[in-house]
Amino acid sequence: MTTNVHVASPLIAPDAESIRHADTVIQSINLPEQGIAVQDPATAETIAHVPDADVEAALEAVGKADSAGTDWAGSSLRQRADVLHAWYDKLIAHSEDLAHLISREMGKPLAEARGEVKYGTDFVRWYAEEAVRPAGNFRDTPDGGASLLTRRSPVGLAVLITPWNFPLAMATRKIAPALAAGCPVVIKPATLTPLTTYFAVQLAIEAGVPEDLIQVITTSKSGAFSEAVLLDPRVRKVSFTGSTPVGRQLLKLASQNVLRSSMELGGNAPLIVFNDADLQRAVEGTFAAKLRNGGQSCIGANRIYVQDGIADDFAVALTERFAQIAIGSGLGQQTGLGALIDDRAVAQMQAYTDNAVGLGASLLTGGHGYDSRGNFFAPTVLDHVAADSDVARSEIFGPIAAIQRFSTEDEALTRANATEFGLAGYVFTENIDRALNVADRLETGIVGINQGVPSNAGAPFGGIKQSGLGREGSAEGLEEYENIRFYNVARRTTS
Ligand SMILES: NC(=O)c1ccc[n+]([C@@H]2O[C@H](COP(=O)([O-])OP(=O)(O)OC[C@H]3O[C@@H](n4cnc5c(N)ncnc54)[C@H](O)[C@@H]3O)[C@@H](O)[C@H]2O)c1
Ligand SMILES: N[C@@H](CC=O)C(=O)O
Repeated sequence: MTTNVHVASPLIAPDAESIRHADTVIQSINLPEQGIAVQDPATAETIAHVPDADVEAALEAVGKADSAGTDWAGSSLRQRADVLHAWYDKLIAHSEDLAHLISREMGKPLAEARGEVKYGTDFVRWYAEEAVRPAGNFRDTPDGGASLLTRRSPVGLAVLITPWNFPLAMATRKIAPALAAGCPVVIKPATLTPLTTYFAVQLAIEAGVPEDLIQVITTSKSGAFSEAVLLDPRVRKVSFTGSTPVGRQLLKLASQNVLRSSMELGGNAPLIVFNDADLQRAVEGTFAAKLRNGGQSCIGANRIYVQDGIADDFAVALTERFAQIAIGSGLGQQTGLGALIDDRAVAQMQAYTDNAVGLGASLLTGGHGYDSRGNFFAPTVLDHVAADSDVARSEIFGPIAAIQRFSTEDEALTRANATEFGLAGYVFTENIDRALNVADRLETGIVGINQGVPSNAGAPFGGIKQSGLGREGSAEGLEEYENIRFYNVARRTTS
């Protein structure tokens, strides 16, 4: 049952100067008058149009990237590093422009958009530094009859498909390692938030990245795009960030030409708070793990398991924290929680809340949308959530904290691991042995221990189980764009 309760409470309006700033950046991007409309999720205004490419245009982009790729693959490591450093400097010089643009097209508060600029640009700096440290080595065969030289070479033309939730970071996390490894790229950002990619790539070209090396394609026909492009023999790699169902479809297509595939897919993160946790630390960590990006994060805390002895205090403290948040336009002053990406997301949050309450959960705060043109939903805390509620079984992707209670460590782990997803998990305890034992038994690629935001450019981000294949960020992220080859050099004794 969906009640669609909407409340007419005051939402923070956008700041006129900030809107002007964002719109000036948009006007500086080379965009068409018509095409796919991009909307501000906080106001439902159309703020720009981007090209709606057909298959022919997508294949033309493949051709241009492929041609530019030959010289790039032959460039020295220092040349690649210098270009990436120059791109990083440009992005940093335009930090405020990027933050305003991200907030305008995606809805997150400006302070969080600034955080994304820091996070997203860190990938460019990391791979500028990593580009000059090739990972080849030299070893002998066990029988001593030969020496082995291992070498890295660029995997080839990479197709990069990104989601809407971190418009800069999801793009730089792929483009930077691809360029560092010597690969040309075709990037297809989400049509909900394509402007940041266009702007960042424009800055890359101004910084000296060869003009055709990075091709941006936006299209409303995603299926036709991937069917044509992933089957093109010039393409050697696909890197996708998005939902698990779309990832499965892309893997099927990638299997035809046996493409190297990286898949950063959906999550259903468990967050476990033990009786021996520091309450304040656990509440702040949960707040961050849940409400970063308005809950629209693949590593967002999805199922919050709290041990019986601390659960009442935890629920009260988390509720107080959620109830204090100021809601409104990401470009409003003091906004703590921005708009969700679209009206479907708001309806989904209402449906999750109603379903959970219908199955016995207590609604401690929030649980409603707003009478507004924007896509707002109140930060919500639900306690005593039944394990078979929709909110406990699905990836929420919104600002709902769904608390379940548990008694023993084994019970918490069994319930935490009872999912096909394995992206992130969190554990809060002051007992270091418990923290590490639980982290070891959590079936996830990422574990936050006593903290709610584990992501970092130097970390090998990625999932296990159906949350994905491969890693992004760190030295491992570079390997995703490299072939490992070896030369076997015969040895004979000489005197
Ligand atoms: N693991 C990670 O690093 C990570 C990061 C961010 C988001 N995500 C996941 O992404 C999902 C939310 O993002 P979303 O709603 O944009 O996901 P989505 O799978 O619907 O879309 C992701 C991107 O793929 C494109 N797309 C959709 N169908 C396609 C097709 N057939 N061929 C080519 N492209 C296609 C979309 O246009 C978009 O650009 C969540 O499940 C979230 O967990 C994962
Ligand atoms: N939250 C992720 C991206 C997925 O949403 C990150 O921290 O990189």
